[in-house]
Amino acid sequence: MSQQLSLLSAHDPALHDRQAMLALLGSWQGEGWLRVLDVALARFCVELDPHSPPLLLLGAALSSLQLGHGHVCLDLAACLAEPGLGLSVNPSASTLPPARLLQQISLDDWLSSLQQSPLAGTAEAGNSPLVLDGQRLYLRRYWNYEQTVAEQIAARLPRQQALPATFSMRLQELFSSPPEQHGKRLCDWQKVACALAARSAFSLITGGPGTGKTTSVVRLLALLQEAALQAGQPLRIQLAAPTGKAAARLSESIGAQVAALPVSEAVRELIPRVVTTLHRLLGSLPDTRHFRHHAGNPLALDVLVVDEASMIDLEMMACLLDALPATARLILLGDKDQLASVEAGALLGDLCRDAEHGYYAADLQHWLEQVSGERLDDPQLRPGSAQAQPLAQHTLMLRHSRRFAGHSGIGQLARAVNQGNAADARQILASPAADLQVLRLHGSQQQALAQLLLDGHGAALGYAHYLQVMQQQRPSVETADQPSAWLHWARQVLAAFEQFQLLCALRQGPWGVEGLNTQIAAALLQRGLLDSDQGWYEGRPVMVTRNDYNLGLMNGDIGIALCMPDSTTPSRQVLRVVFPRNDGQQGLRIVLPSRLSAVETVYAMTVHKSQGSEFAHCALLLPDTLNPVLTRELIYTGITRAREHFTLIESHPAVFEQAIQRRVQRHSGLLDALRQATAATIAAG
Ligand SMILES: Nc1ncnc2c1ncn2[C@@H]1O[C@H](COP(=O)(O)OP(=O)(O)OP(=O)(O)O)[C@@H](O)[C@H]1O
Repeated sequence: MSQQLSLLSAHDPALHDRQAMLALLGSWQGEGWLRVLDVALARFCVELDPHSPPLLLLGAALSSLQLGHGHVCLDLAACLAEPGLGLSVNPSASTLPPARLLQQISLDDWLSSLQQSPLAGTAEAGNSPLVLDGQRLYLRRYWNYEQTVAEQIAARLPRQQALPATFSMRLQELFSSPPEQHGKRLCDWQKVACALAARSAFSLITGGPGTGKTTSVVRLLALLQEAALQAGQPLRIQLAAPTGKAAARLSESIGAQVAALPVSEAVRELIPRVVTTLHRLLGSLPDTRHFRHHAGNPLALDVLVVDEASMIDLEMMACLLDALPATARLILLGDKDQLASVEAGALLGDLCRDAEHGYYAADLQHWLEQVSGERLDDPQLRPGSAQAQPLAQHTLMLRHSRRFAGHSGIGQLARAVNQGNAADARQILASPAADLQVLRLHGSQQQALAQLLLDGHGAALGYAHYLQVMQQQRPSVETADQPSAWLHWARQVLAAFEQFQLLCALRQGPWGVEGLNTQIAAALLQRGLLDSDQGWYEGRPVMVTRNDYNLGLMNGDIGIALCMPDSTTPSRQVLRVVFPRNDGQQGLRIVLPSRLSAVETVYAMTVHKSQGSEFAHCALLLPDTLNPVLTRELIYTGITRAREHFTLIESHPAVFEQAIQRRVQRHSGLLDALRQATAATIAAG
């Protein structure tokens, strides 16, 4: 710290001398403000151009840092205006070292330093490592991704799709039970979504949990396939999700919905029930960032539906759009209010920015009302136009949850949190609701916490449940040569484990995943539900942390270690880790523990990792002090993972309220790029 202060106090030589800037960046790395990677990029810039101005080096290091925080670029103006927010560091840290340097830099000076350097090329020119686009500084690769996404979406927006003459009639038939509240008929937004998506080559359907995203899209696919089949040209449809877990969940719900569709068997047969992961769809190539499918080898499909789109990062979206044939439709489903992807970008949030207010052009609104027979008179809607809000004409927000209707505590709590209404959220938690519970820890109340985590409360289960299923339903030794009995048991244990999940905001510290995992395993051991809590033991639940293509396991897949008969010598019991295959057919993958190199115990899971999953009972544990990761989106995502019961565990009540007031902010230029790309598409006719 003292070295760093001296560097700054001597009239900031870092601002005029590149070696001093490198030394300063090095000291920030020492302080933990920058990563090795960030400083290495600044050094690389000096290697490429020994005359690099100090402000370019600063820009390079901070652009790289921003990527680590999920931003696509460094927004120079935002960073200078409010270094704490602009750089995503803890706003309560008043002694932010970069702030003292940044307050001595003017935006004009920074821009002119960057403009003079060959390393920060303008948008179109060359292959410089950095791109300066207006007041945003990018690493070129990410600027390229953003441009690809913007151009590909802009190219699809004007392509209106022809609809069969019977479309409106079939729509009424498929959506025959509109939502109601207190006996009053509500607008059937699902029907409107279906109409909007049917006429577009690109559409976005957003909505909270249980608002009917899947239902709408299954019915849409039925209508499209029915018409295509009548025309003698069935559509090649694919369904995908960003993670194996999300794909498995969607496969399950789509399977049931397709089976119930009031359409002919021939149409039903041509609607896929298995959802694949985006990595599998694109064909991951091990150890590279590249995929088998790309612009030169596009996917063979006519319609692609991607669910849980909030989890798609910018790079994946660029690769996906690149591989999508120009003629194919793309329908993105997701909840815009959930946490953004772990990697850089906040695509769904960015793309759905206008969703609440609709901003439909008058002629589109008229068409939607005519075709759907619904009146779009929601007070939140605002008039718009295709010129001013081109993307809004392809976006629809579903507004009524079928799962969390009226009196549901989880639904009300999620809504209050989403609206940033902390007082209401607290009141909802305080009022008696069968599906909500608060556990307030005073000091170290290990016993109350352990009891909740092991036994749950009332009908809400805890972790003891899956271990009881494991012990009580284990097949007898006489069935050692009957694999089906053991596979059935393994499926039951996996299903029982999904009944409850503890979510943490943090990874480290006493309130983090790592500490809680140790504590829970110890408590289960003490209760006699486990034989060991060290190394590999029967009952250990693990999550895969890195894709393993050889084993067919993807990051986020969850398995449980179980003693099973050895396949070659059934009389011998061996420890294996059993994973669901996520193939929609209840298949299992059985793996030797020693082959799993990247797994971690998963009694506790971060909220980030829980995206795309749902649990009957979900408990969210908040730390006792505010932390940069604690935001409204994190709390909302945690609450909406719960299907039937939600428990909030807190040791300092104000943290919940404070977190709700803070939003995830991710800098990107996607909407500007989209605006430019749309204007260019229109100009090109
Ligand atoms: N129009 C409808 N008529 C009858 N039931 C419906 C309708 N829409 C949705 N549901 C039911 O509500 C539940 C949630 O619907 P769905 O799974 O389509 O919502 P979702 O938005 O995709 O949910 P998730 O948040 O899990 O992704 C399901 O049980 C579904 O069968």
